[in-house]
Parts: sequence; structure tokens; C-alpha cells
Amino acid sequence: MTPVLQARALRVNYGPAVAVAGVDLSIGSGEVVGVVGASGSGKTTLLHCLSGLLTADSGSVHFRDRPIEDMTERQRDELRRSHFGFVFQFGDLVPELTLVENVSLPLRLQGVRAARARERAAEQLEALGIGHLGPRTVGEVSGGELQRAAIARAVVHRPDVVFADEPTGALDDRNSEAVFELLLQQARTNGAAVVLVTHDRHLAARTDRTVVLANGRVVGAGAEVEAG
Ligand SMILES: Nc1ncnc2c1ncn2[C@@H]1O[C@H](COP(=O)(O)OP(=O)(O)OP(=O)(O)O)[C@@H](O)[C@H]1O
Repeated sequence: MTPVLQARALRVNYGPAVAVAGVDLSIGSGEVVGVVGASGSGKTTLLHCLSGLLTADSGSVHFRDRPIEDMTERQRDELRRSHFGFVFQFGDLVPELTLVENVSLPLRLQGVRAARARERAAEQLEALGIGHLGPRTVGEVSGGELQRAAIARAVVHRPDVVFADEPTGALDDRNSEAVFELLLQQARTNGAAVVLVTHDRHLAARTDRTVVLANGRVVGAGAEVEAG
């Protein structure tokens, strides 16, 4: 099966510092991959390369059979909009908008009409147990509710890959667990692959596969994480 994402010999330098030092990584359709490693090991930089937010200094990233680095900025924007979803640590929703408006955005950017986009956004919020919060703005909900809305926004347009960077990092253990479960459930329902950057080894251990980074290199996978 063709992987949905494939990185080969990826390398990113920041001046003399090497953030990603030659990473090969293949992610299958619908596969949930945890990326763990110490602070500064290159997790976020790797995620940015895989999602086309950052172009590596060398190496390549293919989305299906298309090399991302050969795309124009416009094609990369289009790729992110149509095929990728993003969840960040603090949700990163637009503060002035309501939750339903925020979740409508990816659909609106794809040209879905406003009324239909709102309807689908409302259904997606409902699926995450926060349908009743649709009319509230970002400042009027709790951290856990905000992360649920962020997941709704990341999956509402049925992306092929959801990139999640510490999506539960700002939550307490119980909320963190619940939000993580929802992310997995939504991704699995939609057949999306997930690339999850996390410090939380318990969460990472529940992904299909874990990749351990140290100093910008892949140094292990799977069982070593649980043992570590
Ligand atoms: N914009 C930048 N300019 C210079 N150096 C950077 C920049 N972004 C990251 N780095 C460096 O690259 C290395 C990898 O950073 P990265 O953020 O990818 O690590 P991380 O594993 O995600 O860390 P954390 O868990 O603390 O978020 C670090 O040494 C960091 O200091």
C-alpha cells in the first residue's frame, strides 16, 4: 500500500544547529503515529516538514506520490486546506468567532456554502459532545471544550492526515485522556492518519506506532517507548 506520507533523508538546520538530522519515516493511510522525544529533539520541526509548513534543507516529503517540496506555495496551501487538519496545544481557534464559525472555516475555505458549512460544523461539534456550545466564542468555554472544538475543526473536512502538536498539553490528566480518545475516535471514523507529537508516554503508547526522536534522529520505536 502506498503510504499517505513519506519522508526521506529529511534534514533541517537552524544556523549551525541541526533540528532534524536525516529522518526517514513512512505513514500509512489511517495510521496513528506518536512522535515522542525530549524537549528540543526535533518533534515540532519534523511535524512542520511533514505538513508542508516548513521546507526542509534537504531530503523529501511525499504526500501519496507527490513531492511536497516541488509544489508552489499555492499548491502547498491547497494541500493543507484539503488534505490536512491541525490541532495545536492551545487550540488556535479564532477568538472573535463562535465555535461553530471556527469549525466551519475549513469547509468555507474549500468553497462549501455558508449554511451547509455551519450545518456540518454543528454536526461535528455534536459528535464531539459539545454541540450545545456552538454559539459561544473561544473565551466562553473551558480548555477541554476548546480542544474538543479544535479537534472538530481539524477533522470536519475529512482530511487524510491530522497533525496534532501536544493537543492535550494544556489539559489535566482526565481531560487529556478524554480529548485524546476523541481525537483517535474521530480520526478512525474518518479514516484519517494522525501524526501526534506528545510528551505523554502513556498517550503515545496507545497509538499504532511510536517514533522516538533524539537530537533530530529517529532512535527507536514502539516497545522502547513503553519501557522508557
Ligand atoms: N525557529 C528556530 N530558530 C532556531 N532554532 C530553532 C527554531 N525552531 C526550533 N529550533 C531548534 O531546533 C531544535 C528542535 O526544535 P523543535 O521545536 O523541533 O523540538 P521539539 O522536540 O518539538 O521540542 P519541544 O518538545 O520543547 O517542543 C531545538 O534545538 C530548537 O532550539
